[in-house]
Amino acid sequence: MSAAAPLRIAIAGASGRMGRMLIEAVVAAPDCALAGALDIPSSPALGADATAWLGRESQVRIQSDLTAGLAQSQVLIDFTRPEGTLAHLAHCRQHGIGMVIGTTGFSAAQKAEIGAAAKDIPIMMAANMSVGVNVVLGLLDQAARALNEGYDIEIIEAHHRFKVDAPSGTALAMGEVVAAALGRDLSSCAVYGREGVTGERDPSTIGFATVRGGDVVGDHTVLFAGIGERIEITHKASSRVTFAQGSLRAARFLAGRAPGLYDMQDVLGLRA
Ligand SMILES: NC(=O)C1=CN([C@@H]2O[C@H](COP(=O)(O)OP(=O)(O)OC[C@H]3O[C@@H](n4cnc5c(N)ncnc54)[C@H](OP(=O)(O)O)[C@@H]3O)[C@@H](O)[C@H]2O)C=CC1
Ligand SMILES: O=C(O)C1=N[C@H](C(=O)O)C[C@H](O)C1
Repeated sequence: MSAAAPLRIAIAGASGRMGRMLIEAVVAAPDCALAGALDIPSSPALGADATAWLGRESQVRIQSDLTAGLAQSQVLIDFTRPEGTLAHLAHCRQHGIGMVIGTTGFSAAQKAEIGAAAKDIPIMMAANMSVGVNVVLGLLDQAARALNEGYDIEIIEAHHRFKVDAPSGTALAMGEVVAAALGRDLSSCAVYGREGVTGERDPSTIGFATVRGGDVVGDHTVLFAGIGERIEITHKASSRVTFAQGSLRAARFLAGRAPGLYDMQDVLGLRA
């Protein structure tokens, strides 16, 4: 019996924090093969072997040319910036390449562009690829429904000093789940930080607080604060390995799948 052919995966943002973690995970997975490594044209990493930083040879060079860089790939895993992801999206849509999108910080219009492309190719997009956060989303739905009166909801997140978007995509996803469970619209009830004489807290709001510093991988707490008690639901990522492994699960999920926009709830079979 011959073994199944490995899933051919390309990584965008190959020299970034997540890009490197993903390359390490792909080359270590027996059922996957590194088929391409992309980075921005200004990247000093262009031309280097994608695994040089691991002291290994992969025969895959980091490049910025999408046609050459994606020619051998079935799935592109993209953790870059919104403008980079959208450029990759257009190419993948044209060439029938599935995408795992981990980038955060998209505008509503950019999200709509991704939704439109999902009519032609399979796309798995999630602000957080960890199993833990995706289980927490279910717990938040349950908690918000049960604590639907008399509890103030605040979402606190902390990340490393290099992060460029705030609040984190995960914090916003948590806010969306809680708002939906309470029948509220997050865009009209979210409060992003407070300063000065703010007045008393409006109970219909969902507050967000952002902390940035050092090398914090990613901490998220949703606080339900009542009179006489408070409940805190917290997730702490201690390594980016959890995001990389979730992304590989997503890439395997996409292989041979029909076009559509999927999320980690689909990949993990958590959708109610
Ligand atoms: N969904 C999830 O589970 C997770 C999501 N993320 C998200 O992933 C994204 C990347 O995070 P991280 O790896 O820490 O970031 P980094 O800045 O370390 O890496 C980003 C990579 O993308 C490259 N890049 C930047 N701009 C573009 C562009 N316009 N086109 C193509 N490539 C580009 C960078 O190149 P250069 O450095 O040369 O600019 C770099 O190689 C963020 O949006 C973050 O929030 C992060 C972790 C988990
Ligand atoms: O930028 C990061 O590092 C992370 N970004 C994601 C987000 O914005 O939610 C996920 C994770 O928390 C790490």
